[in-house]
Amino acid sequence: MKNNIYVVGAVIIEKGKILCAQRGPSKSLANKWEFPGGKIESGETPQEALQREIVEEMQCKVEIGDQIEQTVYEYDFGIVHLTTFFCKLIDGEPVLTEHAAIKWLLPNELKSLDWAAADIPTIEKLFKTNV
Ligand SMILES: Nc1nc2c([nH]c(=O)n2[C@H]2C[C@H](O)[C@@H](COP(=O)(O)OP(=O)(O)OP(=O)(O)O)O2)c(=O)[nH]1
Repeated sequence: MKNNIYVVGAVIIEKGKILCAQRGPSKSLANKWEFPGGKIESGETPQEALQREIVEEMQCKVEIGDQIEQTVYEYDFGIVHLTTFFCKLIDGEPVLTEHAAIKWLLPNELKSLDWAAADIPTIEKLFKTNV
């Protein structure tokens, strides 16, 4: 049986652009693009997990808004349950720490990147949304 992995992702929007982050070459889903975030730890709400991950990974603070998508995707290493949320920067600017690269893209530019499979429904929704 594969592990269920519960993950939250932040769609951080500033001046109409969305923050995209590229995974490192030696990680699972190597070089794929994703939204900053990570696994929900026991006892955390999805929002608490996202706040913690963004501070850890991006060294900034966000205000978390509405949920965008909830997807389930079975990778070879486990079943990822990904929930994404609209977020707004409230303190600091994202800093590159764990990721290989970050980019700010317009919603209609998102499909130019090679996204982790679990992210595709969020990308499709953002493509149709005015942010
Ligand atoms: N943060 C994030 N993770 C995603 C997205 N899409 C997606 O499939 N994932 C996967 C990648 C990982 O397997 C998992 C997130 O957990 P993580 O960020 O703690 O994982 P990781 O690979 O960096 O760390 P590790 O536990 O494997 O060492 O969910 C996304 O948009 N954001």
